[in-house]
Amino acid sequence: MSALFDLPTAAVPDAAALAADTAIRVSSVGKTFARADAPALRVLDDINFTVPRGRVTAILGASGCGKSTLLNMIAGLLAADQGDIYLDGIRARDFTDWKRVGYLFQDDRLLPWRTALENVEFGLEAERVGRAERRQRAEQALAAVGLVGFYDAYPNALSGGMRSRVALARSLVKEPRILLLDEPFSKLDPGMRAQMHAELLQAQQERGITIVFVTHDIEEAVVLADEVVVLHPRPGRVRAIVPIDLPQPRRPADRAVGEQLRALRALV
Ligand SMILES: Nc1ncnc2c1ncn2[C@@H]1O[C@H](COP(=O)(O)OP(=O)(O)OP(=O)(O)O)[C@@H](O)[C@H]1O
Repeated sequence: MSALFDLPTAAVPDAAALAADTAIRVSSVGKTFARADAPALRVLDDINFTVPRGRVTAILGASGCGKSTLLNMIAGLLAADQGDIYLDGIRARDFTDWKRVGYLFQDDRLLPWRTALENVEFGLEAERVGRAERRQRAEQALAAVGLVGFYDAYPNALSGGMRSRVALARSLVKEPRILLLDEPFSKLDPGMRAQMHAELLQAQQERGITIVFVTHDIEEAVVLADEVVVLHPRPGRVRAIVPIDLPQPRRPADRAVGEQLRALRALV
């Protein structure tokens, strides 16, 4: 008997997903929330899509259509009550390599009593990385997002854009293979958001990270994503999966980007 047959069935990598070099597979996923004072709320129904390794996927949809719920399930923070989610071909409930899955939240969640550098180092403390290496890697991560000179600044002394950069550095310092983002730049002004998009894409291309991000901003989806999963609300269902086959960098003023924006607007 081969070693493979000795593994519990759930831990056996999903062959189809591995063959296609799929980082994430969402398969027939549904989610219903029980509510104390109202009927149960069916939030997601029969969601299917795959995320190729090293590519960027946007989950796009109106407010309340279940985007964050779906992302939280991919992150292993919530369990699906129908279907399965696979990471690297392994069911989310059996997946163990969560250290390599980064999550950037809507708010930056910086610790106010720690400097920028200490906030970035925080990401490595749980991994028991030694002090000197922690410091060196945190400095490199902050430098990579343009924050040389701000290592000792506390979050309340930083602008919104700088705080977003610290949060991004804190995710990247852990060298994630998969990065999940829940509208992390939605509170930034358009210029700063465009800068963060460029920095995110640069980091993604240099490191080959697989990215899934949630947004209700059609322009953000078209500018960043290789593929857009459009969700329809109540309950959230996949309305369309749209490839965005345009070279980077993409500017909303470019004709081809404009055409893609119009096509997507008709779907959302
Ligand atoms: N733990 C929960 N219990 C009950 N209902 C919930 C829970 N979490 C989310 N919901 C409901 O599920 C629906 C989808 O929420 P979700 O946050 O996933 O949507 P969203 O598309 O990310 O919205 P937004 O863009 O506004 O953040 C909403 O109606 C929300 O109120």
